[in-house]
Amino acid sequence: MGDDPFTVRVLTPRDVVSLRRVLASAFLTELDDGRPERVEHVIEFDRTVGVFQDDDLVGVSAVLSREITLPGGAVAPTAALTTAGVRPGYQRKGVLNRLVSTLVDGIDEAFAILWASEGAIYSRFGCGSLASDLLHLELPHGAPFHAGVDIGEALVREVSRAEALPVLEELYDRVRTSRVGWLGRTGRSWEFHLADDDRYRDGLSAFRFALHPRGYVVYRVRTAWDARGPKDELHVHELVAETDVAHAALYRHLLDLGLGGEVKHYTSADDPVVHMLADPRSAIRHRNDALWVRLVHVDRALELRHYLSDVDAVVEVLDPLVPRNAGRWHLTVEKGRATVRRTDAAPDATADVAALGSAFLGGTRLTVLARAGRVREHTPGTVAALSTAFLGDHAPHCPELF
Ligand SMILES: CC(=O)SCCNC(=O)CCNC(=O)[C@H](O)C(C)(C)COP(=O)(O)OP(=O)(O)OC[C@H]1O[C@@H](n2cnc3c(N)ncnc32)[C@H](O)[C@@H]1OP(=O)(O)O
Repeated sequence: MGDDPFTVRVLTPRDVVSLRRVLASAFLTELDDGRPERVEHVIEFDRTVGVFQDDDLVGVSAVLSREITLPGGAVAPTAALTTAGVRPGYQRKGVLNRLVSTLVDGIDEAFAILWASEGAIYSRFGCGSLASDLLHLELPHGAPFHAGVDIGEALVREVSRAEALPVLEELYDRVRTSRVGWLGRTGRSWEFHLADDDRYRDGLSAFRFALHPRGYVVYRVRTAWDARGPKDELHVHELVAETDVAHAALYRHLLDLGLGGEVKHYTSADDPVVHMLADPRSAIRHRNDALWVRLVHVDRALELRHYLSDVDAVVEVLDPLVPRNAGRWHLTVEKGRATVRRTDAAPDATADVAALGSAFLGGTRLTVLARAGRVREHTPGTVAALSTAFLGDHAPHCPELF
């Protein structure tokens, strides 16, 4: 211990300038001391940990207190892990290991979520990948819908940011409890989500806002022109609809905008728009991994969500980082609700905690994880039964980066 060059402590608002410096150097962005970083809208200093060498801050990582909608519509608190950054020169010396173990020890929420900057980092911490997916859609300008799609009569109006914001907050809050993976937002998380200074635009326009009585879309424009005319791209930041008609009308609005061009949207894996197109192949689709899930208190986490079918199984959990999770758990699901108790009984299946994280939101099937060697079956039929129970009735989707 005496030779450890690093000390770890919780940050305070007095550390904010050092925090900006670490983040700019770790994320290879320009340091602008005059302007706060977007993350400062949401940072909770008592949940932000720093690693110091002498008095120098060399690495940080933060937890945000958020809520998330789970399969079956339950809304649960979750620890959103973010802002992990280590200054070049101090990387690969165990700084992140220190940060993660300090944060995981302090997390009272049953599970944590994160977006990973690189796919190879977080499995070792027991985080399950592909807990939710994003579908990147590219839709051609003017792409027609098939005749059965109802876009209703209501107008979609382009409005100012000031007019839009209160409507967005109200609509989003009504819709989020029916969408697995959507996060609760406070005023501060809205400021983070819609931060719009030129550092966050990537050469695109400021946000534009279009309102329907039952939905909204926020998007940016990349302006382009060639000899045949306009080639603008519309980049959707968020499309929220309470009804199928509003969903169709908002897409129609974007697809038919004068001077508009291709519509690009990172949306849910099961966005019905693909099935609304007269020519479904006109949509170019790419899948990306989105949320990772870390079950921090495995028994409490598994009891939070609802399940699609009943099941009764003993699951042995492997979790070298969090010993309280490891061992055998008796999972009983009746009428969709689970109870999870310690047991000495022989296991019907063995899963590493990351595999359970991947399946937790209903996005990745346990049968697929078994084929990938992440889950082992001891009693025939158990994995298929668990796999069906863990599914949700729609694809999990997190519409925001944090
Ligand atoms: C949730 C988020 O905030 S995602 C954002 C992550 N941040 C970034 O991408 C910014 C740029 N990168 C960095 O700041 C740092 O390199 C970090 C935060 C990714 C890693 O921090 P480090 O202090 O270098 O990691 P540390 O040395 O503690 O390594 C921890 C483990 O992860 C592994 N690891 C670290 N970085 C990587 C990587 N880029 N790819 C694969 N494995 C990695 C190490 O080998 C080590 O594994 P081990 O314990 O099994 O030996």
